[in-house]
Amino acid sequence: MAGKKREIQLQAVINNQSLWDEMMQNKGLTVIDVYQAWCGPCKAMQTLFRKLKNELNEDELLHFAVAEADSIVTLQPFRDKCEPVFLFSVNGTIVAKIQGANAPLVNQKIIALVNEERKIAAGEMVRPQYHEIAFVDSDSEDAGELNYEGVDQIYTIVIIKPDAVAARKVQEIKEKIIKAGFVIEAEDKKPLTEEQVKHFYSQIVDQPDFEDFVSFMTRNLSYILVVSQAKAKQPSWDESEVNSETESKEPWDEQQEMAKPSRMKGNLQQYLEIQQISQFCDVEENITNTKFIDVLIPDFKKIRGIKFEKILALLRPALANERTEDVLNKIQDEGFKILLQRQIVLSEEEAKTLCKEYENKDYFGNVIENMTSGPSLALVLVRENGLGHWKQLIGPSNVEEAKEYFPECLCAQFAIEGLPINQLYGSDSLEAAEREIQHFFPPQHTVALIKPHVTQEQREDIMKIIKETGFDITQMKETLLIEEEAEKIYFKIKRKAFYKDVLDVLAEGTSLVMILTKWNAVSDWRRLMGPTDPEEARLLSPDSIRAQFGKNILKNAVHGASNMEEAMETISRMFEDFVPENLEEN
Ligand SMILES: Nc1ncnc2c1ncn2[C@@H]1O[C@H](COP(=O)(O)OP(=O)(O)OP(=O)(O)O)[C@@H](O)[C@H]1O
Repeated sequence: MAGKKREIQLQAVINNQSLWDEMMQNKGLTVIDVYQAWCGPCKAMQTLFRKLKNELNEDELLHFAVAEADSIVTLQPFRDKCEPVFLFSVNGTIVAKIQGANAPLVNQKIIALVNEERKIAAGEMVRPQYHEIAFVDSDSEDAGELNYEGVDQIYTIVIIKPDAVAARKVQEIKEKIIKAGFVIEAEDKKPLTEEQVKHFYSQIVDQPDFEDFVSFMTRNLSYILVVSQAKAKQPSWDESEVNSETESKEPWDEQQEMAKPSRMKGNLQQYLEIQQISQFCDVEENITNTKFIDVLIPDFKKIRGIKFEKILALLRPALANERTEDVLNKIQDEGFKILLQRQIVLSEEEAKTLCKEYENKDYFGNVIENMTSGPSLALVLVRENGLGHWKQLIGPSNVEEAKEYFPECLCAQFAIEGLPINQLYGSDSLEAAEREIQHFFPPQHTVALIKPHVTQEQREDIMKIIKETGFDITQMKETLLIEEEAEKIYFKIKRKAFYKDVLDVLAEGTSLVMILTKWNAVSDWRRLMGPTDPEEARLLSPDSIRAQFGKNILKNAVHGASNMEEAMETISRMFEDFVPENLEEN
């Protein structure tokens, strides 16, 4: 009897519009189970609600209700639903909707919203501006759009803050997040726009130093990660499995306990705190509405889950000498983008490392001799699932086997008479790829400047081109280049007649100064900029940045160091704390 009484008190029964309107006056969170007359409220979920009510112990902030869809005008859109719908009302605004008895998702949502209410009540955060969700039927929505709360994928956004990006903490943080069982669905390194900062940090917009914070975030590089949790088999939330009197035996709890040793479940913020890296990141968890993510990563829906992988590929000398063009066409036809390429005569040591798989063969000596006999062509290729695709494309290491079983593969197609080995090499793993790319294409730094006349939109376009060309924007700062600051960049033209005009153009507004990093960065950046005079650029190099964004010889959009010495000199003057990494003369 006592159990039954508790159950009645747990959820307010809302069976007409005026009771609904009254309920909307509740302070804090109200979780409403919207049900159909023919099936009644969700019994299984009541067990979860009771557990949360006990655990959270929040009579003022947390309320539960059941509402019959048919009897309330507001709930008309749910009349024909054949599964329960849970609505989450905060201070009278419906802020979320979950379709189906998805206990883990409902559990997470309640905990997150109650925690938010607690923080607001304690004055630790300001109430966010809620957007009432639409009561549309998610079955009739575009199936490709995951806009509403009916999805079972929950995302977390991690913003690695500019000071941590500058201190090169990104890799370490990413590795820790992956190790804990989270999946990086999308990532981007960029300065946030004002709109993005206000969107992500909506809870602190009223703080007095928020404007300074916006300026800091928009002038420096942040690293944005969208992560999800690797999916675990979720327990059924079947009433028959649940003993409501012995709450410690809940199946979901048990499964969570069992899952803990192999992967970190739940709160990423907590995990980052334990790892002592939370000070470098700001985290927003439990995001089920991808529109929130779209503001930060606009093409998120397109790139979600796609793994672009970089690998090192090599055409051995005999093939590089005879049929490079055919091979490159084939590689591109297979969807690979050639990011970098160079000819290189391998040393004996390099050849031995790359031909390790043949070291026990009697022809190993011949292979090494052949490998060092002339230039090989090294390539950095990128493609979705690049590693697996490349392995499949090149085929087995042995020519006979390739010809017999995989005649379409590159090993068979591009075999060289008298040589039993695959004429193409590819990295064996992503770790090997990173190592090999670093070895054959050692990174170089250059300095780049986007001039003041370039609009914000054009700046973003230029940065996109820079990234697509394979540059890493390693450091960035927005600054007004006047007097000594301008001289730090333009010291070599100080005595030219046009120096004063250059200074006048720079004084018109702030410039964006960047350190760009990639193999051959100095000359590749100059090539990407194009000729100094935009008129000439439009004629000779129409795809170049100056051709696209330059107005005249002074307002020619961008600047770059002319050589390695100038690049290093400028970097050390502009970015005093920057320590170059793996700097190679290439
Ligand atoms: N003849 C000129 N008349 C007016 N301005 C010029 C002239 N030549 C160069 N400039 C300006 O001075 C800047 C620096 O000149 P510099 O000779 O270093 O050009 P650059 O090496 O071709 O290009 P940058 O150094 O900008 O990458 C140029 O970007 C351009 O805006």
